This record gives sequence, C-alpha cells and structure tokens, in this order.
Amino acid sequence: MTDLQLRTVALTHEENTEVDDLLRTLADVPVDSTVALLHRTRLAAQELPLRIRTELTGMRLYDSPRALVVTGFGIDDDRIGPTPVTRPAPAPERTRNQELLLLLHAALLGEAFGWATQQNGRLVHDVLPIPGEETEQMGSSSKAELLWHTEDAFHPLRCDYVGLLCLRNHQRAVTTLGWPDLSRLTPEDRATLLEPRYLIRPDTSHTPEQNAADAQSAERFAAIAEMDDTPEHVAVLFGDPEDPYLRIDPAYMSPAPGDAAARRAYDTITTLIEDALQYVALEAGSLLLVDNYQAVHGRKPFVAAYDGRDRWLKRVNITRDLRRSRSARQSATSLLV
Ligand SMILES: NC(=[NH2+])NCCC[C@H](N)C(=O)O
Ligand SMILES: O=C(O)CCC(=O)C(=O)O
Ligand SMILES: [Fe+2]
Repeated sequence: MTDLQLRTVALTHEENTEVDDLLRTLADVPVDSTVALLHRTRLAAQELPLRIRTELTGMRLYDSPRALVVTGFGIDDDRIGPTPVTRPAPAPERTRNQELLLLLHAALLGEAFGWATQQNGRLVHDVLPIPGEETEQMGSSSKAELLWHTEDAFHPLRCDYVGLLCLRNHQRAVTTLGWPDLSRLTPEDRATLLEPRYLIRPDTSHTPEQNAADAQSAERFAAIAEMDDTPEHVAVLFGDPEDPYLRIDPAYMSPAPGDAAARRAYDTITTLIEDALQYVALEAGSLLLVDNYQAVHGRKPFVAAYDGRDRWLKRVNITRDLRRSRSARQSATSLLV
C-alpha cells in the first residue's frame, strides 16, 4: 500500500541538460536580494522539465505522492568544494547552483521560507555532520540516529514540504521515510489522536547556541524558549478525520501526563509508522521532496570522517501560503518566520 506514495523519477540525460541550461540563465541573479532571487526562480521554474512539473503539480494538487525522489541532477564535485565542518558553509558561491535548484523546485510547490532561529536565518540550509554534535537530535548528528519526525512539528507555521538535495553521500547514510496505515487504528485510538492531548517542544536546532549572535532575533529566540517552558497541547492527527494529516516527533513530544488513553494511542501509531518505515540512500544529485503533513523523515546513523568528503545535503522549507505567516514575518517581503 505504501509504495505508490513514494515515487522516484530518474532524469534522462536530455532533461538534465535542460536543467543545466536553465541554471545558466540564472547566473546573473543578484545574490544579495532574496526578493529578486525568488522572483526569478519562480518564473524560471516554469521551464523545468515537463516530467518534474507534472510530478510536483500532482503532489501539490492531490496530496500524492507523499514523497518524491528525483535522481540524476549533475553535481560538479570539484566545484562544490570540500564538505564544510561548520555552518554556514564558508564559500556559498560554490554551491549557488544547488541552492538555486532547490529554490526552483520549491517554487513549484509553494514558497521557500526560513526561520530566524535556525541556521542563522538562511533560506537554504546545510545538512552536514559537525564535530561534537555526533549524538545530538539534529541534522548535524551522525553516530546517533536522527529519529523520524515531522519537520519543526512544534511550530504552527511549520513547512508544508521539506526539500533535501544531496550533494555528497559516499557513506550512503540512509534517510528514513514513513507514514502510518491508519486503517489499522481502532476508532477509539483515532479519535484520541485527533484531540489536543500531546505536548510538543521545540528541537535544539532553534537555540541561540546553534546560531550566530544576532540581536535582531532575540525576541524570536525568546518565543521559542517560551514554547519550551510552556509546551502547547496539540493533536497528532488533524484535518479530515477520515483522512487526516500527521504531526508527530517522538523525541520532542509526549502524551499529556497521566492520560493513559493518549499514551496507548500514541504507542500504537508510533509502531504503525515504524513497521512501515522506508529507507532511501540519497546519492549526489538526488532531490527528495517530502510532504511534511503526510510523511515523517529521519536519518540512520553513519560514521563521519570530517575529511571534506562527508555527506552533505542542502535543505529548504516550503509553505503553500506565505500569508499564514505574515504576522510572524517582519514585512510582506521578508521570508523569515
Ligand atoms: N527529532 C527531531 N525533531 N530532531 C530535530 C530534527 C533536525 C532539525 N530539523 C535540524 O535542523 O537539525
Ligand atoms: O539527513 C537527512 O537525511 C535528514 C535530515 C533531517 O531530517 C533534518 O535535518 O531535519
Ligand atoms: Fe528533518
């Protein structure tokens, strides 16, 4: 039942050439203007290969598939340079084309946005192993499994889709993808999961320690700290009760204390997700787009070498509707929540 919900498209040589040509037309886009950048990528996205546009339109209009892998984008391994061991990456111009590629695809699903409290407010994130963070619950971990999660599950303005473009993965670290077969839930458990009986806290990527000091964001970090001190009660399932969306992150979520029925339903849905977990080892030039309302994702452990050849992904958050976050953004053209 699950397979149709994870689709893979392998680009042909001709399609890949089309993409390279398109990227060349964007070489003059100003690097310092996010608005100009997004305006141009939005227009250019209409010139991505037809098969890609068809798949992404389906994902957006029909909620299917839940995850899409596009393989075969060309990555110039010399050009991108060594995998950094710090963030942000020191030579951003070297991976400009990869960031543009992510933004082009984001434009077909919605709008790219970033967090003032994550990865120094950058629009496109670097996911790479960082010394000292091997066992954290962060994208920068390696030795420990990054447990499956809804991206930014704690936040009401979390993304509709998350995009991950693989630049390098010689370790063949495995990305996990999953969703529960809800037909296996009892009506009682389903009803429980549809109620706000679960506490959710922010993950540690949204802390001042993970970001360069920036006075402008002080109130943003304070808002996150507040969400940690006074966690919100949320439902795991929401939307259409017959065909609900999903919001779950066991590392940062727990049933309300003493709520035995909430605990039972939670353990059941967690097991359903685990039983059907799928494994994808992204290769250089593979793009993964995940519907963050319909699928969880994570990453299996791997061994980082910190030798400039480590696994490296670029990540983007995508919303279907920027207006939902307007009051949380400084201006209509700001893309930071
Ligand atoms: N179970 C979790 N939610 N872990 C945090 C996920 C990784 C986080 N999004 C990051 O950027 O590092
Ligand atoms: O490394 C991966 O494959 C997934 C990373 C991830 O989920 C994250 O950084 O939030
Ligand atoms: Fe994630």
